[in-house]
Amino acid sequence: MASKHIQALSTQSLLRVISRVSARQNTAAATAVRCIASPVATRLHSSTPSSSCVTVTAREVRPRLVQKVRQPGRILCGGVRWSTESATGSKIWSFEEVQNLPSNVTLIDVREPGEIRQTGRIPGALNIPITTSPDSFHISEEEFEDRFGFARPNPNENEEQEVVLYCKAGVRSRAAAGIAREAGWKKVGEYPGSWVEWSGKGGKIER
Ligand SMILES: O=S(=O)([O-])[S-]
Repeated sequence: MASKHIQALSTQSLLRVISRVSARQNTAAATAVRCIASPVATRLHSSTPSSSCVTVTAREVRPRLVQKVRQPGRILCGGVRWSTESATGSKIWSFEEVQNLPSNVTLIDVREPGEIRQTGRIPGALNIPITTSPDSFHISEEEFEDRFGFARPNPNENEEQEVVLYCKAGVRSRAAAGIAREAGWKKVGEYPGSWVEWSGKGGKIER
């Protein structure tokens, strides 16, 4: 009963955010919301997520995401770059830097598995789909491994370790970086050029 109550509230507030942003904001912002928030809202409607999942998605992530997409010119979906500095404080990685990743850096693709099946991925990237599994950075290590079949990278384990997140055009990876930081991860980086830039510039593809 309690979780149904939380789910209903969260879904409603999330949908309110979506409709407000979609109605008032420019195309880029609306696109950003469509990229992340709408699929999550659908998921909240169709399943009973854990309470941590609801807390992360509806009450923390979405409002922050919306604040970010409201900053004109900072987030543009569909291949346009954002400004050099990440609002989350992430280290920003360029195409050339991702091509020559040091061995202490783990690359994480936060797109959905279906997208990756269609396009391939940057060689060596792990997949943590942030839209359908926004709680991935908060669940236990055991649950994570059961869900994804590999151990969750832990950039806090040693000082040298870093992660770099990417998606299609940099929107979801920014949201994911914020979630990871909230979960206590340090040394979180983003590749805002993401798949659009990687494939556009002829980066190597792993299928
Ligand atoms: O969210 S997105 O930049 O991958 S379209």
